[in-house]
Amino acid sequence: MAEVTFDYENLQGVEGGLEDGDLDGVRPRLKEAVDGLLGDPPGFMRLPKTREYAESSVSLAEEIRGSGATDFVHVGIGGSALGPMAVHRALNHPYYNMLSGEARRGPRVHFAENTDPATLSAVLDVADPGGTWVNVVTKSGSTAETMANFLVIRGFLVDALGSFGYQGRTVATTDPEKGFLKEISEREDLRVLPIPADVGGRFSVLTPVGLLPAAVTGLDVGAMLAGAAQCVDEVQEQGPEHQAVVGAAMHYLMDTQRGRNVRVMMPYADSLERLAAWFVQLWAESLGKEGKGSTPHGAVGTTDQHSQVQLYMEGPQDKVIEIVEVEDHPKDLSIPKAYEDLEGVGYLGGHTMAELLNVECDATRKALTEAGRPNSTIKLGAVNEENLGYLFQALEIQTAITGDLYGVNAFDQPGVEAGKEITYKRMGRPGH
Ligand SMILES: O=P(O)(O)OC[C@H]1O[C@](O)(CO)[C@@H](O)[C@@H]1O
Repeated sequence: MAEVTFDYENLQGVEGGLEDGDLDGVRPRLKEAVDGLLGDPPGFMRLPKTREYAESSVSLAEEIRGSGATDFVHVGIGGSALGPMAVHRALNHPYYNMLSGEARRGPRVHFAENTDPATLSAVLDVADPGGTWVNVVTKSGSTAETMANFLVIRGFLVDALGSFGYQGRTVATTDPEKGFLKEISEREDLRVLPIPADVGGRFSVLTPVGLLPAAVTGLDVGAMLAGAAQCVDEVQEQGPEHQAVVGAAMHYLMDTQRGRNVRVMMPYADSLERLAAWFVQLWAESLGKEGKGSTPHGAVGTTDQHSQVQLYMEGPQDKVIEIVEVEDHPKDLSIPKAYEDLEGVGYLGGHTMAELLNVECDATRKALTEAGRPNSTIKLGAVNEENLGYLFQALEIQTAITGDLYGVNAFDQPGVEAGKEITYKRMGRPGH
């Protein structure tokens, strides 16, 4: 069973927070939104119970691992990269690529996301062309950043291995029905994994977009799907009372009724820093439309206590701070007793690092609450596949429902087109 809870107590009981009547006012619309989501479910709602994507991803991952692969380069951007990066950072060793032998459960993993040549050159500096696999991931099949990164890596592999060698080590993860990457995969007989047509990039972490890279590093993708399925079952049973759904109303009201249009996600675990980055795209691209939406921001506790908490405590009253707390950290270290005669240092000895982290988490929450700074908490029993799967699904559901409350389409992103168009013109793409 996944252990994930959402706690909104400090959005209601505090100065500047919500009052009971606020939530009551939005309940009928919330019910309508959940009924709509369950009655005519968008593609992402069926992913947790779809076995075929996990099966094809795991079987290809086994082939990749069995081939003695040294490097796996995941090429993609936005929704085609942020989910896989969040999973990798959350569940694999922080220095995964530096581990050797059994300690590393698969090839080294590299993400080619931005078009910064320094990053891609660095990947090519360390990847062994003799053992490199490339997974090019794009739903549309023609995102400029992704295709540019892919073309460079393709050249690197063709030079080292010849066309045949390159083809045998390349996976195209894309819309199976259309797009230029589909065409390339047919021309070059590449392995293909599908991104279903009805699942947009930022909702696609539980398709092969997220499942293949997770399986390549030996993670339990079945457990990730089971956690997400638990969330769907709960929403079906509890409807508008479900914790993630209630959160949609809370965040919507904090913005529209209380003028708090910044939502800060602040995990107290380094491993969840990329989860916040994944969430930022989900919330921003889904809701920022027609002059509506709130601005998502990622922070990390305790690190950002020493950078941003001053602003959260005493700056403009425009934020909701959402703490992500982890009960059981995967590792802990005892702090040795030393310097016991020095009161500013000696008190730490005998405690543990995880204890300090969680005490600071609680202390920040209390300080924010006492200062009239509304905050909420997402609590994970542990950072594991099941809880992460639950959380992905819960935040996607929350975002879709919040879109409904705002009256915007949470599944498109028309605002990104103008910049793309100018780029195409300047780079000489025919027809633009
Ligand atoms: O998977 P694709 O089609 O390459 O798109 C990548 C990203 O670009 C966007 O279309 C625009 O930023 C996102 O919605 C998407 O996740």
